[in-house]
Amino acid sequence: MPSPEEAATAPVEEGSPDALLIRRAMAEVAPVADKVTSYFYALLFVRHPDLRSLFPAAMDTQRDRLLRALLTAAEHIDNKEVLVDYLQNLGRGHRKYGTRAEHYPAVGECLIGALSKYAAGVWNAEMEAAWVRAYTTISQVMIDAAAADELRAPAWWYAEIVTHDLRTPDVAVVTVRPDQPYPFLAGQYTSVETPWWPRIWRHYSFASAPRSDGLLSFHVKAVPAGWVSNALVHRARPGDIIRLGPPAGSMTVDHTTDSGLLCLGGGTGIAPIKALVEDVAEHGDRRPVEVFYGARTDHDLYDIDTMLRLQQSHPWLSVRAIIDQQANQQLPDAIRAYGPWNEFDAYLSGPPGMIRSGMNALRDIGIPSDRIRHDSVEELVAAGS
Ligand SMILES: NC(=O)C1=CN([C@@H]2O[C@H](COP(=O)(O)OP(=O)(O)OC[C@H]3O[C@@H](n4cnc5c(N)ncnc54)[C@H](O)[C@@H]3O)[C@@H](O)[C@H]2O)C=CC1
Repeated sequence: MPSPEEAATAPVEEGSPDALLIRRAMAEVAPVADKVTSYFYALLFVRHPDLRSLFPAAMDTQRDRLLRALLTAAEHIDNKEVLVDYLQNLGRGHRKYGTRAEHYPAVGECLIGALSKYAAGVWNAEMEAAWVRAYTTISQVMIDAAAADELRAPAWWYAEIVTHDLRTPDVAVVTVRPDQPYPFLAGQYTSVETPWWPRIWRHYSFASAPRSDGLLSFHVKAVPAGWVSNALVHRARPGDIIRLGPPAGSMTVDHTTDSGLLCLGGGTGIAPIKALVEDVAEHGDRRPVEVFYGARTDHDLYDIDTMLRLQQSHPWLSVRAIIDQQANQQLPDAIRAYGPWNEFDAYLSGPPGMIRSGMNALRDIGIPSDRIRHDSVEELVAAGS
């Protein structure tokens, strides 16, 4: 028990008793996160060898994605609204891996096995009960979301590459035809698996609003050590078949308002911005849309012609290219010179560093955070490769 003086000065930890116990265990394992991860997967595959085939052959790049997602969820156990959304997506997204309801207890048992070993210093029956309760809630939301999704959508889609357009030595625009209708909203993303790296999935934003011919397109940049992106840029050809997971993401246009859209697209981050512009055009909203398209050099502005063509057809659209080398500044700094932006909703798409500094720049110029949309930075870190 802290003394009254200690209690008065110690920072008050907020949260339910379970959340506090969960966070205490997480703090304990944080310095040895790598070991927890290795041990968790070792336990899972030794105790349940049948689950091994649901994961990629080489586990190095994404081995901690499942564990990280579960820990993120546990950490936010008190924030029911955000948590349920996140977990429903996660549950739906797990259908493409072949995950079934009966797999969840095995994962839970190994999660608790790994945590109790590495948080041994603070672990007790009460803490274990808190984790069991949290995991039960988490897995039930995921299982229910997957079951509901099963009634209305396939676990994955096959899609044939119909065009492959190499725009720069390392950026390709890839257009695919899904084998079944693929409903999504402009601004969303999906996960892609190539035939060359089975069970390795990467996220890519749709580069067009839904089209009447049902085709989907993606802008892919081959990044160092990026297996999926290198395969899509340098190996994929028309006729190849890839797999797509379900659509996800909330960087979509709110058609119930007529506020302007301030859009920042960095590098291939221009892809969903182009989709948003097409979406506004289709709705005939005629609301102002101001696009800032950032690139390192003018050679990297691989989609500027498309964007300028859109600008020519739509008087409400303005497109500005910001080239780091010429402007001597990065994309988020450029918006400060324009505006005012108080009647605008902001959309950020690009590398994680750009999203972070973009958020700061937008807040500085007075756009409240609930009017700023972007994909989750954690997802993006895993997305590019
Ligand atoms: N939905 C989304 O948010 C999407 C995100 N992406 C991500 O966008 C990235 C694109 O990569 P590249 O084309 O190589 O872009 P890049 O690294 O060449 O950057 C493009 C531009 O973004 C700005 N920028 C980059 N880092 C910044 C930082 N730390 N602070 C401020 N501004 C910064 C600069 O103006 C730069 O020219 C990938 O990481 C990809 O995963 C791609 C598509 C969609």
